[in-house]
Amino acid sequence: MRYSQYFIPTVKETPSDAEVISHQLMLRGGMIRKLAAGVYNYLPLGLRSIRKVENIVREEMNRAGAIELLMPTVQPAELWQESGRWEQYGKELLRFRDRKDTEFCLGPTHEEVITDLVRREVKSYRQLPINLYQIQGKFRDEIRPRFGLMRGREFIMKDAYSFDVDEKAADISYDKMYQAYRRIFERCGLKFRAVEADTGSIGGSWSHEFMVLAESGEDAIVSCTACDYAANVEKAEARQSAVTEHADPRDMEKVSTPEKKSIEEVAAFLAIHESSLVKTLVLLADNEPVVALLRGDHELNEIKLKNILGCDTLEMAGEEVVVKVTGAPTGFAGPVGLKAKIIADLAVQGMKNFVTGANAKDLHLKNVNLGRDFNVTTFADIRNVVLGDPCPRCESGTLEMWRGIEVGHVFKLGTKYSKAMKATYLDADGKEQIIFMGCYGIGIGRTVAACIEQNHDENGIIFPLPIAPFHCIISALNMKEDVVREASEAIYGQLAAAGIEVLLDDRDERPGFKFKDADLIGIPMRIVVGSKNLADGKVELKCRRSGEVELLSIADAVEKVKAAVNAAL
Ligand SMILES: O=C(C[C@@H]1CCCCN1)Cn1cnc2cc(Cl)c(F)cc2c1=O
Ligand SMILES: [Mg+2]
Repeated sequence: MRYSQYFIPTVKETPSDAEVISHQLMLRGGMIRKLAAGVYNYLPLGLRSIRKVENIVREEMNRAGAIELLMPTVQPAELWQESGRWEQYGKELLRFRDRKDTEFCLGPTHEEVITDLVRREVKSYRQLPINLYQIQGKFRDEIRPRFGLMRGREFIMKDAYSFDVDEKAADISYDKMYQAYRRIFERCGLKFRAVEADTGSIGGSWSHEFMVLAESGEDAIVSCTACDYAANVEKAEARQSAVTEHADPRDMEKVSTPEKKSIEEVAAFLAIHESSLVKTLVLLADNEPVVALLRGDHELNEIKLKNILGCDTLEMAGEEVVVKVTGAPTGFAGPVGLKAKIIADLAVQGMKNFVTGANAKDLHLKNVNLGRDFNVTTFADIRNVVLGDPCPRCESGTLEMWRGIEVGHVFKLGTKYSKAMKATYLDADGKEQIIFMGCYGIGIGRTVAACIEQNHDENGIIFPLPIAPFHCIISALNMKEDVVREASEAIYGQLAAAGIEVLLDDRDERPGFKFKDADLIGIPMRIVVGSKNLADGKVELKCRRSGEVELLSIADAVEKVKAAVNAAL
């Protein structure tokens, strides 16, 4: 490909509305252009990377025995009404009517469509297991699309769905996908972790997210220093701290804490550590008040609490509810004398003589003790784990914290959709059985963006070779000079003949301008062809990642590029 005849509209300045580096570099590198909020054009360079990720995904899905098909983007409302999700989702599900006034939605995911297809076509256990997948555009009307392809409204997803005779077989399908995902992200050259994850709204029993490690990641994950346990903080288990304070219960007493509301303020005012306080939070679970107790230095994990309560909605109560439930303004709530349902975190169980709100303005209580002064409805793990917590799976490890970008998510779905939509099969005895499902997603565009988040420097992108738009760029310093033009064409021809994806920068631009573009778009290898070095029969080969520069003969440079590409693919 010749740069002068291609379409790579690079931009020098950083766009103001791009907050994360991958968004900035994909705009500046001429890879994407916004059409509307969260809706992007994939320009030629961006599309080449997108297609490379898709092809790696496709190869590994096929290797795992999955079969590719393509479902429509437009989905009839009636399927979603059958599964019960038409009412479950709000404005994120983009709905519309056709000319006959029939209701449709733009597909955000395809459980209903694939289950409808399978219930019509699969009748016997002999047709199972089957794993069907597609690589296709999805639409989710996010309230705040941002970060470029990281959180778009229209995006390309690989979504796969497995169908099995029973849970045991479904576990095998799940594991095949889990292993395929590991191969996919390894082949993309990414540093990632598979972490235990909450299944969220999709239902199902178990799931893993594949996280690309990057400081800009929206997700917080933990991993154990000693074993291979890793989990999204939303799900990571806080093992009950065996520590129980062995202090004799002292008499409870009121203590004036004028205008001291937050844990920090009360702890400082009373000159005690936050872990000697119990914070009392008032929430509404399906609009019913519920009180959560946590040690002062711990944070509530609302997903854990929601899963324990089994409620549909859970949110922090407003001031008026706090006053109604506790009799005091926010900041002075405590468990003593409360009539509400109290869920206490496991860490509260071992606490003695602690401080809590007195359910009265400007008042707290000291030397409060469980059992004597109040009772708890349920003890449960409802807190976020913190750095250094003991690993819940092994005896010696502790938890480390990372930021991650979710690029894949695999779910054990069980029978949620097959039951609702009657997707069954006849077993060997002719008995009708419900199909067990799994579903498996990868964000294609998000994988490219996450790769850039993890692979860049101050000059631009540093693409891992497997998903780079091109393998090598030839920066010809002056194509008007015969020697430079002939050498550049020769190198281009030899590399292209060897199947190397090479971009020849033949533009009539100054060397520095070409070098900046080459660094910005992140092509892994660059060959500089200039008359000075050519006089010695040399060209310059630069590795984008290491910055290493070598003066080599044309033959050696070509061989080195070929070797590097063959080693990386
Ligand atoms: O999509 C999944 C689960 C898996 C992920 C992998 C591929 C198959 N689906 C979860 N999810 C996320 N956002 C959604 C947004 C809307 Cl508007 C919706 F209607 C449904 C969903 C929804 O179901
Ligand atoms: Mg997910």
